[in-house]
Amino acid sequence: MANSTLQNITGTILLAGAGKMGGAMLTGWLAGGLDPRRVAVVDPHISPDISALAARGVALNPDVMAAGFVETLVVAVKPQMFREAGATLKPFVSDKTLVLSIMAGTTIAALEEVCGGAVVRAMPNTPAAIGRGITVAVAAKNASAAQRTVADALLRATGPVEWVENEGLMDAVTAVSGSGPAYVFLLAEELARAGVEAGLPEALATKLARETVAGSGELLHQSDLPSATLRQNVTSPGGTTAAALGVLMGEPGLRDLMIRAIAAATKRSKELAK
Ligand SMILES: NC(=O)C1=CN([C@@H]2O[C@H](COP(=O)(O)OP(=O)(O)OC[C@H]3O[C@@H](n4cnc5c(N)ncnc54)[C@H](OP(=O)(O)O)[C@@H]3O)[C@@H](O)[C@H]2O)C=CC1
Ligand SMILES: O=C(O)[C@@H]1CCC=N1
Repeated sequence: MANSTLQNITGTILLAGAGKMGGAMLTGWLAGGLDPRRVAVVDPHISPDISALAARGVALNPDVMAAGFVETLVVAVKPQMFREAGATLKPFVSDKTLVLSIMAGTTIAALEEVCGGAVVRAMPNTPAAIGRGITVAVAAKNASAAQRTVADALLRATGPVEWVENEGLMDAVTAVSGSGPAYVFLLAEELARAGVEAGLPEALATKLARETVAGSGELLHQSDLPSATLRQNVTSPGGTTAAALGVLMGEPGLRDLMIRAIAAATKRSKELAK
């Protein structure tokens, strides 16, 4: 869907790292009406999908001297690569550059130290690829209202954006929504595996699990009811669902596992900051 703020963005947007997440965001920007001639991509291994965008005007691996300062730098390399990549990105950054990072763990302070500019730290997730992501963002104090608006438009092209004031929340955000799609996909895998264990042919079990997860996600998306009510609507008293939930909601159950999983991801996000 066309996004008027995206269409009104002026200046160059340099995307550093056009992998799974950076590539999904670029797709969202172009779908939202961002002029492809405003975008340059730096990535040592440009995928065929991104290469194809050159025909629409996206600049690929532009010469640093020729490109000069950019208005917006989007950093989507792995956190472990950031210090090395940052040195090559710094020539693009002036005091007036918006530096929008989606890297897990990497703090505003680290971004300011390595790149400079006015930093917005964000955490999207991969449903962004179909415009159904959710992003949380936090801005550094020196990011202007106009820069926050540009960051919001770039992030909102892939789904809703929640702004927070407290950067300390970003590790838990990363654990819940950044990594969250992986937990849901694992649920689909394990539901299928359990179906095979219960006697279903593998292809049927895989289809049933996939459609059940996707359909339940869509119901959750479209319904105003709380998740717990949607769950209760499936659960007939004394029926099959109650029998399964007795296991999943038992002690230990999914609650304990999820608390441990989110704690592990939060801890890892903090470690990536070091
Ligand atoms: N995947 C996800 O679900 C999410 C990821 N993120 C964050 O997004 C970032 C990217 O993750 P993801 O897309 O999964 O990773 P990918 O590995 O798919 O993408 C990273 C890309 O950056 C490239 N790259 C490496 N070094 C440089 C450099 N010096 N300059 C420019 N590009 C470089 C990589 O090339 P090469 O492969 O050759 O190294 C790769 O193409 C991470 O910081 C991650 O924390 C945030 C939210 C969700
Ligand atoms: O696994 C990771 O570190 C990244 C950040 C959130 C999702 N993927």
